[in-house]
Amino acid sequence: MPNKSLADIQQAMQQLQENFLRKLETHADILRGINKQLQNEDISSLNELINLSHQLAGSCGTFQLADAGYLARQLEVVAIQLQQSASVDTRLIHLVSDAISHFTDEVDLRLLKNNSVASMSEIGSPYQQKQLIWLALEDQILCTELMAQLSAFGYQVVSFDSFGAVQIALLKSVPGLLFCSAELKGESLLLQNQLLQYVSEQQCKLMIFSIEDFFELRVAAVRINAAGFFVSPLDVPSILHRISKLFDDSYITDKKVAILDDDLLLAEHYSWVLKSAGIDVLLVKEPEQIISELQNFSPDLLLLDMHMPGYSGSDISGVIRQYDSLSSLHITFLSAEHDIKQQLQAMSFGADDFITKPISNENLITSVRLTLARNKEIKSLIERDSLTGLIKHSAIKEAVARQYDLFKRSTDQFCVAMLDLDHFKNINDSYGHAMGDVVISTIATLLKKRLRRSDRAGRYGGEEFLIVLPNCKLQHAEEALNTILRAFREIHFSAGKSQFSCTFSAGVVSSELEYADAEDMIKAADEALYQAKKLGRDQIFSN
Ligand SMILES: Nc1nc2c(ncn2[C@@H]2O[C@H](COP(=O)(O)OP(=O)(O)OP(=O)(O)O)[C@@H](O)[C@H]2O)c(=O)[nH]1
Repeated sequence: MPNKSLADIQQAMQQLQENFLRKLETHADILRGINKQLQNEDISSLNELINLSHQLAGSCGTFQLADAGYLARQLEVVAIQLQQSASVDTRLIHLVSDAISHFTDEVDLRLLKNNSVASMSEIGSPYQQKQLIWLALEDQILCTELMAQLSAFGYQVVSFDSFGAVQIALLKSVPGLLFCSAELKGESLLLQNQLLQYVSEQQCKLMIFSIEDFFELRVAAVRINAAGFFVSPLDVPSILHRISKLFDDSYITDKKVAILDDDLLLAEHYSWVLKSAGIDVLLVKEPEQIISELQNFSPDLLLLDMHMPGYSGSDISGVIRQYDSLSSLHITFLSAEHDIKQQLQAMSFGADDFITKPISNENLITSVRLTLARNKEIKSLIERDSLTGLIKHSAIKEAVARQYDLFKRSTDQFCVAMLDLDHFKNINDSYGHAMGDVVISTIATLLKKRLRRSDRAGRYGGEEFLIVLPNCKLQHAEEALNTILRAFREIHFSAGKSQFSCTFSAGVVSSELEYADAEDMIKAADEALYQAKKLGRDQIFSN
């Protein structure tokens, strides 16, 4: 038999994957059937459930459905617990029923994604799909202006001239956002039931533009889940800001949890439970490795066992707090300790709160989610600048210091850039301070949109921004900044009847030059910025 080509193998694997997904759909249906029985406290299919979840736990991971695999394993564990319970335990039945729902929800999501990826092949990866915006606007001049501006921000924009055209297109692909007029060609958006149903089923965001503004219309927008309601005349920078925030929010990744517990089985159990809720988890196995593991993983929360052989939770949290880069990490003690006195004493070593063991899966997820959400809010209030939404002076300097520390250990090259708007005083003087604020907010939005997700940008001063680009060579940092500069030049600001555009200068340096410390690198980036200004502004200068 002749050797199979790579393409043949890929095709065969693709076929296998598709077969598995089809089978998975059938399995999910069987599980839903069993779930209905359970809801009537009928446990006659428990054996079938255990066998099926066992089989799925083993197979899902092989077919790139690791999350579904975790959920199936978890389902198996609780189903066995139910089987072993002496009497019919309704609490356990609920746990099993929830575990089935988690699993089938995950499968539904994966099947949906798989379909949309296949039908979106002409557009690109799912990530690009999320950057796709569809406009269906009555006002063609506004539509053209918005298309130009959104393209400058790197979005793919497609325009439609009727609700019918949008509805047909939705059968083939799904944008990240649909921005449309409340009234288009004499038709009301609110009456487009099928279109609105597609939009909600496909989890596409919807924003509405309306000539009229009255309370009932706004309520109707809320009821169809619109993520924004804009009235004429449209303030373009403000909608750009909102769109960018909308896309940003769906990528929010403040959901990383590290766990250190000497009971590995328990730690793995927590890990499964949290992963099933979409949380990234790192299991730290050796207490001595915790600092480097935390620095590499950068979790938002550490779940820390209180009693371990060799060290107590207080020992570990005390050491963690000796590191500036970990000083704001939220530490939650996991402990079977019920004595409040002991708990409070342990907290004086730098932990933030307690979870008392044993804790149910649901309570663990809820507690971790609440902590992550609260931390994110507090962090945002403390660290973020209200005009730009970027991190503030001290936080961005801290980000440079953190990257510098990592560089010292891993030698992964990184770059630092200082960026300053050109002749910004003239903009304030000519168009007013409020317009100046719009320009500052726009460059910030552009930075958030155009930099990689791993890059950090912060507002260093009034119209000055500091950027850290990890794992980046000088040439790539220059290219990235030049792309941003070109896009920024294209943005037109409207001030009354006049329009203007703005430029910036930036200095960029690479860790390759071996600076003494992070402060030294920032200073060098500032000097490079000075050179860019001296050479005539509107350019990037690198050292
Ligand atoms: N609107 C607005 N203006 C600000 C803010 N922070 C600082 N500025 C103004 O930014 C201007 C900065 O001006 P300069 O430092 O002289 O620099 P420039 O005019 O940008 O000139 P070059 O940097 O040399 O190109 C000052 O007029 C500040 O008042 C802010 O938050 N909002």
